[in-house]
Amino acid sequence: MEFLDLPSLLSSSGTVRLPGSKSLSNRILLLAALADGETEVRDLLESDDTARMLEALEALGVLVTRLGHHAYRVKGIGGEGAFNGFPNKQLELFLGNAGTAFRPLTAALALAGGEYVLKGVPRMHERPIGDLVDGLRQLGARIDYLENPGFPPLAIHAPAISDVATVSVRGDVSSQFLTGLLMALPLLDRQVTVVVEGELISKPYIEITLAAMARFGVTVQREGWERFTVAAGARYHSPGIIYVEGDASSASYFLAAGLIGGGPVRVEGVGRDSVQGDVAFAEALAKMGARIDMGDNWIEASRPEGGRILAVNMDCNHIPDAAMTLAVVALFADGTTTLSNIASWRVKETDRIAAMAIELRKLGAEVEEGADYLRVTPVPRLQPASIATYDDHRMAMCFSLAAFATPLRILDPGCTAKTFPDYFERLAEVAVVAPVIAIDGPSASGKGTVAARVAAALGWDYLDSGALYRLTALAAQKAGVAWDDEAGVAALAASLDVSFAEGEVCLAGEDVGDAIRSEDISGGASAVAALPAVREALLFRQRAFRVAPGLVADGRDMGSVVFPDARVKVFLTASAEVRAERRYKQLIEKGFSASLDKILQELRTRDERDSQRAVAPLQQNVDAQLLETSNLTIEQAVAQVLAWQQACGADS
Ligand SMILES: Nc1ncnc2c1ncn2[C@@H]1O[C@H](COP(=O)(O)OP(=O)(O)OP(=O)(O)O)[C@@H](O)[C@H]1O
Ligand SMILES: Nc1ccn([C@H]2C[C@H](O)[C@@H](COP(=O)(O)O)O2)c(=O)n1
Repeated sequence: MEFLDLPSLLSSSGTVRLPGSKSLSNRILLLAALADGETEVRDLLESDDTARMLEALEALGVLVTRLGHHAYRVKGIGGEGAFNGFPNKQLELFLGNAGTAFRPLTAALALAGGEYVLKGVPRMHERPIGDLVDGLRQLGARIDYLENPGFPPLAIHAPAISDVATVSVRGDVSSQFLTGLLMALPLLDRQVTVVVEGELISKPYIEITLAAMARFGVTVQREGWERFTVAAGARYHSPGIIYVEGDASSASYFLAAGLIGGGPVRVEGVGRDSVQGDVAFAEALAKMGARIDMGDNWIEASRPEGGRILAVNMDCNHIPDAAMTLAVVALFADGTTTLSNIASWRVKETDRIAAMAIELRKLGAEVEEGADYLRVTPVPRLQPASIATYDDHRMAMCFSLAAFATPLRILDPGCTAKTFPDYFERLAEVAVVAPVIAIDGPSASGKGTVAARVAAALGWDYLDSGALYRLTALAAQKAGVAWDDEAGVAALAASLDVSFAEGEVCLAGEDVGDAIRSEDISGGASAVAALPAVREALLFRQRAFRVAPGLVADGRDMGSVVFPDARVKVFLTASAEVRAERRYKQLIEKGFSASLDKILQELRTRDERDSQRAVAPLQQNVDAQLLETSNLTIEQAVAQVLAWQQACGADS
């Protein structure tokens, strides 16, 4: 599976231009298609969900022209006289996992006339749609469930429109049912009132629907949140040019980054004038300690000097999507945070309450999960983890914020394409990562000694990556697994129980600092290091050492593979004879017997294998500085690395 390793993030600041709002994009596309005249839609979100809507409209015979720079021209099918439906009247449509396409299209096609089959990905077929179908049937729609009653896929037939003036729809599962119904009602050309049964959830999304319909000339009469009336003669008219606001839910990740990482982080594309309810996320974040500034078209978040992140008890019914971000902010709070009234999470792209609980626990947090709430208690130190994303864009995006506390692996990061294809690139623009100095070089060159001293001088962490290969070789030997058994050794590497503390290197609790330095294990380490599956298994473990305030790492592929974005890369070497002598002295000082000739011969063999292997071979890369230490003291070598670090203009 694809993954993205996020290093520890130190701080945040900068500005992000938001992609267009998903909710607005898909509503506007459908309304433009149903309207009379041509509509130029600007700043449209380009993502999987909008691609599904665009494909569907084009398949239905709507003329859509791509103008470039997120602009599209849509030739509406509305006009004078009775609505005649879409040009193509018999079609099977695949709508992926796009709820904002599936629900409104179901309603529009059910009343438009024609024979349609609507399908999606397996998860879409688990997301309820029965309440919308029930509402539409009251109007005369003829819809069959092709698999399970109440769920897609659907077969839609030409309707036998009834003359009822009032229909009811449940509002307590998804607000998209009411949205779909309201958007389709102007196709009927008579007055219809929709009565909402149960407490309407996610009301701000209905505000978005009403605002979008109003831009296309249809005003819905609203009595509280219970009754909505579309008048006879209501018709969609193109507004000519329409701009899509930036996505307020996507803004939540950057605003949260502003609070957690200090900020200020500014998002452009939404602001005080936004029609999207998720701008209320900014208020929620303020309750957690953020300083929020807002303009007509921008919002900025930062953490006041010395400010803490505060735990909250919050009803999140009005911001269901953005509230996922709060669950991750809760990891940084000063106590237990409870997010309530979020039952709708269970029927989203995945069961988000369950998924959140599982993944937050992987980081070490204490989590209580209820039918409609989530309670998160943070721990002082989060642990590195591989975060599963459940094909849910918001899981990937909100969990990226945990990188302000620990290195992380995000599985299937491409799932953000649903709403924000270049999310991680934008995040990288406003987040400062923990710096790395990568020191690679051959055996016994002195890179470990130099790296450890540079780390101590800077107050950074130190990673001896060779020790991990040595520990793997020792673990294999102890377990009776041959060093050339790639799958067997890789499995051991993946679950290696090691700890490095106060100069001790422990394997399963036993100090093996000397054992892993024996010539036997040195040979074994070189052998297992040539196995691709072993290198893969140790990759995240090595990256997880990259924590604040910085890391000095030594090995063979620190600068080329493990930390390719390292700030300083050094290739530290010495002649084979000098290295053999250094190793010889080292062994004698530790009380081991040793032969200089044998050490030289073994060093050469190991150099040969480390530099000739297919994966991550030992070599000086073009972007690494050469540090030839044959005639340098340790102090001189350390001073040179520190000078290079300083020359980068870096003091942290
Ligand atoms: N510039 C130097 N001059 C003299 N001795 C050095 C110098 N650099 C390192 N040494 C000594 O060389 C020995 C080997 O160094 P070290 O263990 O750091 O090498 P290494 O490259 O990390 O080895 P390996 O990766 O094979 O474990 C140590 O005893 C160290 O003190
Ligand atoms: N990043 C690394 C680190 C080490 N190895 C291999 C090379 C050596 O043969 C063995 C032991 O390393 P050392 O302790 O001598 O630095 O592990 C590697 O391939 N990649």
